[in-house]
Amino acid sequence: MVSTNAEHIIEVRGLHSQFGRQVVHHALDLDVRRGEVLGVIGGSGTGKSVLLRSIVGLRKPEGGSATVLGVDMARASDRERRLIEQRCGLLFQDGALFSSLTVGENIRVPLIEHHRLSAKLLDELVALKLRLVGLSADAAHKYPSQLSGGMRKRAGLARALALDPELLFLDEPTAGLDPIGAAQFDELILSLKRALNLTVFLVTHDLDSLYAICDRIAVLADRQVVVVDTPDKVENYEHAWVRDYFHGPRARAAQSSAARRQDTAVSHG
Ligand SMILES: Nc1ncnc2c1ncn2[C@@H]1O[C@H](COP(=O)(O)OP(=O)(O)OP(=O)(O)O)[C@@H](O)[C@H]1O
Repeated sequence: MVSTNAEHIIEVRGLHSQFGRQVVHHALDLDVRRGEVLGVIGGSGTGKSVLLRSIVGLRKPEGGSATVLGVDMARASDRERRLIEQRCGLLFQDGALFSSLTVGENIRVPLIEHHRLSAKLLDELVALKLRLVGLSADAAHKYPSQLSGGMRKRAGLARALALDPELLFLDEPTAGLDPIGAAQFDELILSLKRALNLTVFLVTHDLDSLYAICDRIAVLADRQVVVVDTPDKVENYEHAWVRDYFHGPRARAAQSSAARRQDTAVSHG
């Protein structure tokens, strides 16, 4: 399929999310372009996770709509939902693997749910997905509790990629990883995005990730998306939270580490 950068793979229009009297989103609009990594940031409780859950259809909004690949997941039929689910991969903060299943069995879950495949083919697909995320084949026989935090994230990612999605949703994927593990995970996302032509919706607090992998950044504040643009433009956007976030001490450290990474890439390139 021919795709252009301007093609919107996700469209959120006039989204209204409310819990009791607490309004989390009001008249929120957002577009995600095919092939981009969009980072979603905002203070704690601004509704990043609620936005993600509304887009993928895990939460029905109180108003407005969120369409994925042209389908409004909150109003779709079961059949439409299943078709879209097959084209989306999800990775939540804790990796969300089933603890009573081995890694291999975890990766099989979406494959079995959506396809009828022989045991041999399932084994081959599990091995392939593990290789894709940089895990060795014997990880398939381990339980999540037997893996390090970084390996669990990779296993979660392997499961999210089981159905060869075109759209990947990541909620705080580097939370809990040490800086080296987080940087390696960022690089993995970037290389997978390029190799598999993925569109990535990334909720994160991690400034390093923003600079390392995002094409655009959307900032949630005041119940809306206050700005969505390239990192260099968002960084200079006039808004109190944006200024604190991008120009505080942690931001300067992240900017210089991103610059170092670029220098290294250039000198190796
Ligand atoms: N099921 C729920 N019931 C009641 N309130 C909820 C529910 N889910 C979310 N909220 C509220 O909605 C607001 C937004 O939550 P959300 O988890 O989306 O924030 P966030 O931006 O992802 O925050 P963080 O960065 O801390 O993870 C919060 O105030 C939260 O308490």
